[in-house]
Amino acid sequence: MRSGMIAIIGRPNAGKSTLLNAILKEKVSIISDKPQTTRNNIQGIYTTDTCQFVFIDTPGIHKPHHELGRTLNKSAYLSLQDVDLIYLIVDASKPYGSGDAFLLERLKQYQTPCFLLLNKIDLLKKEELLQHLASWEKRFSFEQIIPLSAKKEENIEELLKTSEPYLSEGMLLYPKDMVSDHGKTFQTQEIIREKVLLKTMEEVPHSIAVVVERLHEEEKEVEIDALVIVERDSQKAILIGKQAAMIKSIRLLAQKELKALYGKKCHLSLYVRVEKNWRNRQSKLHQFGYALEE
Ligand SMILES: Nc1nc2c(ncn2[C@@H]2O[C@H](COP(=O)(O)OP(=O)(O)OP(=O)(O)O)[C@@H](O)[C@H]2O)c(=O)[nH]1
Repeated sequence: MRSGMIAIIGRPNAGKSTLLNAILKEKVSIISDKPQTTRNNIQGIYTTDTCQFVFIDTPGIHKPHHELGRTLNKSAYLSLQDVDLIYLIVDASKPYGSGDAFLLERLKQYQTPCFLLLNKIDLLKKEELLQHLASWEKRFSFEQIIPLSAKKEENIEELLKTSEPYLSEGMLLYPKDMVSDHGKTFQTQEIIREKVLLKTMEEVPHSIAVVVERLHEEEKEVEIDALVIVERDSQKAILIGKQAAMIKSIRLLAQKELKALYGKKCHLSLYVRVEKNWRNRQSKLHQFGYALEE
């Protein structure tokens, strides 16, 4: 057997979480079209007959405007230490930009082999893809450049096959049937946060955090009370909506997915609370689960 760790890094919205879920054939990372959806390093474990891949899905690296943003970037950089392989994933439907240049500069500090994954090829014409390949090839000494579509699950097998020799022979790092390092409470919070991201626009998505306050599981049902935290009264009003319609639709969407997660009936109650400027307050970042995981 071979086993090892692979960090998946890239700019926000490049498709890191979509790739991880496509490899695992299971949803361990939430996905949305809003940048900075992923806020914690998430390990996804994929074990075949010959190999155990431990992937680390990281927050998208971006220019931070808050303490939360700085913590997210640090969290992504931390994942680059001690991994066997790095996947730099880029949205190939977007032109090369200063954010990409910044990431390449950063990668030069590491000796770890790096694959460039040109994602979202389903949105490109063949000529455009060839142009991208030629332009990226010149910029960095990538071990491999692999075009793929995480969403359409194209070229994923090829990616895994090419990655396998970069991992070391030896013991498995995790039990064979383990898929993620995060427990049900974390997953519950993330599912609720995903539904808020799905339903809200503009400044609301980035300003929220979700905390499960009570989780009571019995044989046939689970009761969950969760807090959705926002930064301003105006955001609270948007989140609750007219006659509480918005929060109700978020609750119903989340409840449906939680029912599938727990495999039983789920009663979800959501409460909205304002915590002014929480994204700049270290104590709140800790409280809401965004402290650095070394
Ligand atoms: N067309 C297309 N869309 C994709 C593909 N991969 C991801 N997406 C979409 O891109 C958006 C962002 O995907 P995520 O997987 O959340 O991206 P991420 O890199 O994890 O984003 P952050 O958490 O913000 O860092 C979502 O709307 C995905 O559906 C792809 O191969 N093709």
